[in-house]
Amino acid sequence: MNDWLSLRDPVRSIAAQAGEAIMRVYAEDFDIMHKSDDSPVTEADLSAHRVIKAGLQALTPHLPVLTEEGGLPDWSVRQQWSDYWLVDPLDGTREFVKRNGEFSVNIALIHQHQPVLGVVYAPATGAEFAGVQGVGSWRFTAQGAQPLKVRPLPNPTITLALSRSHGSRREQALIDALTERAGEPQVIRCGSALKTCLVAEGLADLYPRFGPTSEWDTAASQCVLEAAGGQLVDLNGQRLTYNRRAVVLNPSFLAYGERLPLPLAQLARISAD
Ligand SMILES: Nc1ncnc2c1ncn2[C@@H]1O[C@H](COP(=O)(O)O)[C@@H](OP(=O)(O)O)[C@H]1O
Ligand SMILES: [Mg+2]
Repeated sequence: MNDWLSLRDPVRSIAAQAGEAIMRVYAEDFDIMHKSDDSPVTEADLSAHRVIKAGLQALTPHLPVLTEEGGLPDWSVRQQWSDYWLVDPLDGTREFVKRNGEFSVNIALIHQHQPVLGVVYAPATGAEFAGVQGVGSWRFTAQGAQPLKVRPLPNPTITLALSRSHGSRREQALIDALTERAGEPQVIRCGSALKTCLVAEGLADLYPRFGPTSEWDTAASQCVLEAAGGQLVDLNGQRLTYNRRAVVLNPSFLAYGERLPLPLAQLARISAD
């Protein structure tokens, strides 16, 4: 029997501490730096990284911690890992910079290439989610832990969750195809892994991502979604897995609830166009 559930609340507490560090920066003026790939980074990303790395190392000293801001250990080292923490200290940095609240702390435990524990916490709004493989998925509110379950696909209206800052022209092709089949979909634009959590809590049906993301962007929310009955798959229908290759980029993917609203082959064609 694994011990993943016993790690859930300690990890929530580490995410909360990272959220406090982020919100201290959010409350003040902050500098925006740019990484080699030109993506923005702020003191909030870096201080959340430090809090999470120290917290996870104290919690499980034997497990490696891979965070977006911590540098990538050589593949010869990473490929030895069967269990490790995979962390995006501040997912949605562009939204943080725009001060629209749509950013999250993402912490996942990977076991044999699969996310088995995930915590996603949005410190600006207090939205907090966790999932444990084989156990369940929850949203935490003042009323306590509410179990999450994806919703049956509504007919005719479908709700899409889409990136606010990394849109793709393929999204419009998808909207057109859905409109033809089932009527015009509703669209919720939102930053960060919170989109996948919208599917997990039954407020959206599909989050299509036509374009690259990194493994730390998806792992925690994938666990929340899968434990709520949903799936996160590539355009071949294969579940996303982790630490299989030196490169940490994900393929395009579909995060969905009960089922896909269009055939996979049609979605793959839209993605390839
Ligand atoms: N070209 C690209 N390559 C890799 N990751 C990308 C990317 N464009 C966007 N992303 C990822 O998408 C995340 C933001 O997604 P969204 O637009 O849904 O909020 C970013 O997270 P960070 O903000 O942590 O850098 C970044 O990791
Ligand atoms: Mg990210």
